[in-house]
Formats: sequence, structure tokens, C-alpha cells
Amino acid sequence: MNRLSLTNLPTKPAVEPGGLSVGIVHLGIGAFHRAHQAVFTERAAQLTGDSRWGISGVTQRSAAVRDQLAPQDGLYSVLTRGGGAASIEVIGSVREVLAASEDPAAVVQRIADPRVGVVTLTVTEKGYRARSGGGLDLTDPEIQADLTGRPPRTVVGQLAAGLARRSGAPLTVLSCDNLVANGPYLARLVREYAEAAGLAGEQFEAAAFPASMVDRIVPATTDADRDEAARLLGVRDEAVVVAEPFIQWVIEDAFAAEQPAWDAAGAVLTADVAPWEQAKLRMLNATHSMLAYLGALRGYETIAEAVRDEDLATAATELMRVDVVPTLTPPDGLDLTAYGESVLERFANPALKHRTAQVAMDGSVKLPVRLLGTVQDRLAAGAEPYAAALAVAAWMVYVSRTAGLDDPQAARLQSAAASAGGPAALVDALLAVDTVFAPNLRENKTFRSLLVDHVTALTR
Ligand SMILES: NC(=O)c1ccc[n+]([C@@H]2O[C@H](COP(=O)([O-])OP(=O)(O)OC[C@H]3O[C@@H](n4cnc5c(N)ncnc54)[C@H](O)[C@@H]3O)[C@@H](O)[C@H]2O)c1
Ligand SMILES: O=P(O)(O)OC[C@@H](O)[C@@H](O)[C@H](O)[C@H](O)CO
Repeated sequence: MNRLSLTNLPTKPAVEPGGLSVGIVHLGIGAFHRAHQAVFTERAAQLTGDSRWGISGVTQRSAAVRDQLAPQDGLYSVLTRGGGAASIEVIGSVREVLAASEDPAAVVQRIADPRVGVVTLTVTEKGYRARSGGGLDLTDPEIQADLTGRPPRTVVGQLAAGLARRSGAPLTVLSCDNLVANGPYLARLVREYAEAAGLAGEQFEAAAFPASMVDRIVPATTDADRDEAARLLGVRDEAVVVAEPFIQWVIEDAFAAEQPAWDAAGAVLTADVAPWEQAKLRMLNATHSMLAYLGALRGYETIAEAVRDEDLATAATELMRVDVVPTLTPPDGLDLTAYGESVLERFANPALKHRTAQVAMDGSVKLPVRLLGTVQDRLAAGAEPYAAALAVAAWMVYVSRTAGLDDPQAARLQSAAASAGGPAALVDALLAVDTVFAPNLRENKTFRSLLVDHVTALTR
């Protein structure tokens, strides 16, 4: 079967790929970017006819996505799976793919290109190389290596080096990762890196780092997904991504200069992203993680299977209703009860096959973002965060039972867990991990006692 390319196009993208110039650099061109920001960008170009916002995608570690997209002239498809028949759309906005591991200097050069107005990022929580609680981890070996002056391999190093070499219009740097206040969080990292590297200049002062909340469930693509895309397209697409129908993007309206008309494409521009972001991270992402850990412990392969287990659905509902909702100030127009119900309905989409193991990975950096803020707020209010503690306890048991744990701190976590005999010892060993738990949580007796009760029940 032929491979998708400009000469083997079963359906035309909404934009003319050859007519687009590169105006966006995307760091971390994984599955999510291709099903989210690239789709908004495509729709914005279609609606406005503005051809300045083609995307230069950067693969950070493995060059696999570059190898999938390059023979396809950057074209790929989004396979949308909802309740009815799947639909498929070819996207033409990605105009080049750079592999940072092979040519790091090219990435810096692209960021410095005066025609580039926006850098977007989806590099996972660990890709920021931050200390727990925020700020650059200057002990990180890759950060240290970048600071010696090599062409930078870290995302923060790439941004600082690119900013230092820019002239012309100021740059907007837009994090699209699931982090608390992702814009200011990244701005601080870049500032601290620039200080450590002795980089300065007006481009640093003028750059903007708006916060954003992103939402669309995009599981890792499987071979079965590629086969289905081939059946639907009549050509082979090695870079297809699978997504649910739901798509949402809320962006702080604080750009440094011009930006694509993402608002025309359905993105919400607002002065304050925080209420949207907090609701999403604490409700959707927290219950996602809870279902991943509890689901994996019960042997479920996918989130859809886990949420169909009545006990787990009840636990997720209780987490949102009892622990999370009292900590939130909802954005105007968002009914939190209805939102919680819609989240569980989305998780139950059987066509998505989002693996519990995928959502469970990197727990040490996800827990503080998704669950521990809720725990802190509930304890401060004098309440017992029973359901949130259950999610944390499930992570602890998962850590202790999972061979080959996929986590940036796997070695430390698993050696702590291995030395623990019994539930209380496991809780104490993992609570002591100071890169995950803040001192007040490590010392909180109520939290510890809830964790011991839950771990005891989960390991019975
Ligand atoms: N997939 C989703 O449903 C979804 C939804 C909302 C937000 N997100 C955000 O997008 C991120 C990426 O998700 P995805 O589905 O594209 O995952 P993915 O595995 O397909 O891609 C991850 C990307 O991050 C890069 N990366 C990973 N570790 C890195 C590191 N240590 N340093 C630099 N770069 C690194 C990889 O090179 C890759 O480009 C998530 O972590 C999350 O913050 C994802
Ligand atoms: O992508 P991760 O690994 O950071 O988190 C897994 C999921 O919880 C997450 O991707 C959700 O699917 C997403 O946040 C929905 O918008």
C-alpha cells in the first residue's frame, strides 16, 4: 500500500501544505500536539487564509516521529473515535520535523528565526527538569551539560539559547503541558537557566509565557490504529494519532506579538486560565490517575475498563465530589457536577483504549500536580481527604508492585518500596521521598493514617 504523502493524498487537508511558511516551533511533537494544537492551527489557517503559521515540530529524544513524518511530507491523520463510526482527517500544518537529538543547533536556529512568533510545548512534566516545588534543577546532569555551552539538548536550554539569538518581534512561549500555572512555571525555568548561562537581552524581557489549559484524550497510537487508518484512508499513515471528539484549549490572552487565530478555531482566550486549569487538573487528571492506579491493581488494561468497575467509578466520583469540588472556584459557566459526570463519560469511551499503564507513568511528577494540591487544601480546611488519599495509596502500592516502573525517579521509589515490609513501612518509605511530598505532607499524621488504612486495604 502507498504511503501518505503530497503525491498520495486520499483527502486534501484543510490547508495547502506547500503554501504555509513556518511561524510556530513545537517542542515535543508527540501524539497530543498532533491531535490538539496542530488541529487548532489548521482550522485557524483554514478560516483566515493566513499562511504564516506552519509548524516546525521538534522531537526531543527519539527521532521516531521525524522518521514517520518525513517520508509523508509532514502529513498525518487524526482518527477521531466517539460513540459512532470513527472519522479521519488529514492535517497539513506540520511543515518540517527536526530531531533535537541529532541536530540540536537546528532547533536553536529555528527558535531564533524572526518569522517564528510562537513556540508551543508538550514535553511531559519531566521534560521541564524542575525541582519539586518549581525552579530549575541545577543538579540535573543534562542541564549541567547544556550549561557547559554545548548545543542545548534540554528544552529550557533550547528556549534560552534561541531567545538569546533572536532579533525582531518578541516571542510567545506557550506551554501546553498538564502543569499548575504552566506559563509562569516555564518562564521561571528559562529565567533561571539564562542567569546560570550568563544569557541576557531584550528578547528575554519581551518574551511572553502565557498559561494554557489543554484538554483532549489522546492515547498512544498502536499498530491496530495504523491498520484502521490505512483501511479508512487507502494509504498507509505511520504517524496517525487517535483522539476522542472532545477538544478544548483555554489560553491566557497575554501574547508577546501576533499569534494564529486560534480563537477563531474555538480556543478560548481569557485573562485568567487558573480556574479552568485547576478544575481540569484536579478533576479530570486526578481521577484519570486514580483510575489508572486502582485499575492497574485490579488488572484492567484500559481506563475504559477501569471506569466501568462500579467500585472504581464510585471512588472517582467521591474524589471529585467530596475532596476536589470544595477546593475549586469554578470558571464562569462551568457546572462542576456536570463537568465531573462528563469526565467519567469520556473515560468510558471504549474505542479509545487508553492504557492504564500509560496514564500511570511518571507518577512522581504527576501526583503533586493532580492530587497533592487537593490533599493540602483539604487538610488545611480541617477535612480528611479520604478519596484523594486513596489515589495516593494506590500509587504507592502500584510503585511497590510494578516491575520496570516507568518514572523519572523509578530507582529511588523502588528502592524505598523494596526496603519496606508491610503497609505502614511502605507509606513511610514513600512519604519520605522529598521530591514528591512537601514537608508539611510528610509530617501530617492525618494524611499518613489515611494512607496506611488504604494501603492496608489494597494489599489485603
Ligand atoms: N495525550 C494526552 O491525552 C494529553 C492531553 C493533554 C495534555 N497532554 C500533555 O502533553 C504531554 C505529551 O503527551 P503526548 O501524548 O504527546 O505524549 P508522547 O509520548 O506522544 O510525546 C511526548 C513528547 O514529549 C517529549 N519528551 C518526553 N520526555 C522528555 C524529556 N525528558 N525531555 C524533553 N522532551 C521529552 C518526547 O520527545 C515527545 O515528543 C503530556 O505529558 C501532557 O502534559 C497530553
Ligand atoms: O499525558 P500524561 O501522561 O501527562 O497524562 C495522562 C492523561 O491523564 C492525560 O494525558 C489526559 O488524557 C489529558 O490530560 C486529557 O486532556
